[in-house]
Amino acid sequence: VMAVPAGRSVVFVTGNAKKLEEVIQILGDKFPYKLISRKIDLPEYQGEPDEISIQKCKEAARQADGPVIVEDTCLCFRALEGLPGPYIKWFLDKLKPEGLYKLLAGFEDKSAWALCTFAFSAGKEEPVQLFRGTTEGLIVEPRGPRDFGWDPCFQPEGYEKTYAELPKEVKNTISHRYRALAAMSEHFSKLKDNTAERVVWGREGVV
Ligand SMILES: O=c1nc[nH]c2c1ncn2[C@H]1C[C@H](O)[C@@H](COP(=O)(O)OP(=O)(O)OP(=O)(O)O)O1
Ligand SMILES: [Mg+2]
Repeated sequence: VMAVPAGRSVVFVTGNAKKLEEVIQILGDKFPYKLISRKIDLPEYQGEPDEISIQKCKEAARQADGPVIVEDTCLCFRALEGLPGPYIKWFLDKLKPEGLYKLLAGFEDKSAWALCTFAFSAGKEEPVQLFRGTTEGLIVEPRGPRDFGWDPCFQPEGYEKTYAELPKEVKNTISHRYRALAAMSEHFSKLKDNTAERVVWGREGVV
């Protein structure tokens, strides 16, 4: 049921170029289907992370009319019972990494977890399958380059540097996104026989 029809590629739908960059770096050729990226700004749904990823994936499958993958990322503060969670995009937009740090000023507990959920569907009438990855950390005063979201204020557990300060190769072996992709790759590798095509990345339908 969850397999990709022979000869079809999978479209990774995202509006976020930095996300796509990391997915390409992490997956390399470790994914048994041909992947193509498509830039579509999907709606920001509300609700629990699983439900949001399912809705997002169904909408992507409808628009792409074929096999799709989407990803949704949450940043969850323990002191705030998991908020901002899936609403982190709007919090980051308005508050910037400084404001996210200040949000916890009244709390001793600065711990947080980053949650990444990949959602796959083989087509618009097909079910959605989820693959999750979590990385624990602390919300700190922002440090490091500002080129990707809330990276400057998230310090993963066991490290003295923020995601933004860590070399990309390090972030990409411990991150929420890495862990979710590992789960997804493992699943598809089991499904596919060893005649699997190698991954070829293309953009906007061009391979
Ligand atoms: O590893 C990350 N390190 C730092 N920041 C990150 C990361 N991953 C996502 N982010 C940001 C982007 C967006 O502000 C929010 C998630 O929202 P989210 O809806 O998943 O992303 P998005 O709307 O930018 O792209 P998409 O078109 O795939 O939904 O956290
Ligand atoms: Mg989004």
